[in-house]
Amino acid sequence: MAESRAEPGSPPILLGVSLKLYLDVERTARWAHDVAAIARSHPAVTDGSVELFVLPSLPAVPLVVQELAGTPVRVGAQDLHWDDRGAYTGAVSGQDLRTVGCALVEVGHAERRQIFGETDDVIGAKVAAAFRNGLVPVLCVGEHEPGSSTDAAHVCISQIESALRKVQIADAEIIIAYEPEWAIGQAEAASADHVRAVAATLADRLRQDPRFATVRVVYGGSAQPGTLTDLRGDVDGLFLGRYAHDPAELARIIDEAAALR
Ligand SMILES: O=C[C@H](O)COP(=O)(O)O
Repeated sequence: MAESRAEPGSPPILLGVSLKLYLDVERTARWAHDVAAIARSHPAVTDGSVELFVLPSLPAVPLVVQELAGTPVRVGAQDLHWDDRGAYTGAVSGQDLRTVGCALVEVGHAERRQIFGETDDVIGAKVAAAFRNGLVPVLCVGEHEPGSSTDAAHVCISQIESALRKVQIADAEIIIAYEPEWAIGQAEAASADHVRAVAATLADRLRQDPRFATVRVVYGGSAQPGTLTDLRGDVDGLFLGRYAHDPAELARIIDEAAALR
């Protein structure tokens, strides 16, 4: 299984990729093969200063785990069910995700909230299921409409408090993906000033709680080459979508992250 190589006291820049439902299994396997080659050869990845995780569609998870074996890249899933077993046709157990090699699981993406009607209660139960199964939650939060960074942070903090209210684990690893809904699937990311202000407020709020002292906040929403540089290191990393479909673009973003360290 892949393992993280982050050095204590020197936090890596975290780059996550969700493939959503964009790539079929065959193309996902080729993509993972290329990403594995990058991960094995890029000094910033091999020395742990840039940390990668990838979230393929569910049927591709075992192939991606296989492709990335022996690299530091962690693999996860895009969703899980709140119970591990039972009469839940079509649902996916966190226990099974762990068994097939997942280290993380995404919870609460805007598309899950909007298209699949997931409520804050459902998201909270899924975060609990992630922790119960030793999966690092990648908790997605974000405001619906463009507006002030103060209002956006308020919405996100409410989503975070609801999602984490049942978590009892001290110093748990958790990744918050700040994704303004209006910036997802666009040509450009949200403005750096907006993201910086919201991410700083979220990090401050979370670090007041000893349970979440090591939380990391990454930005997602049309993130692409240039976004991390624009943010000048004021987030812990990026959560990438379409702009990581080309492994060469992902390599460019890793180069940027390495230059910021
Ligand atoms: O999960 C990833 C985010 O929703 C960003 O996707 P995007 O970069 O394709 O907008």
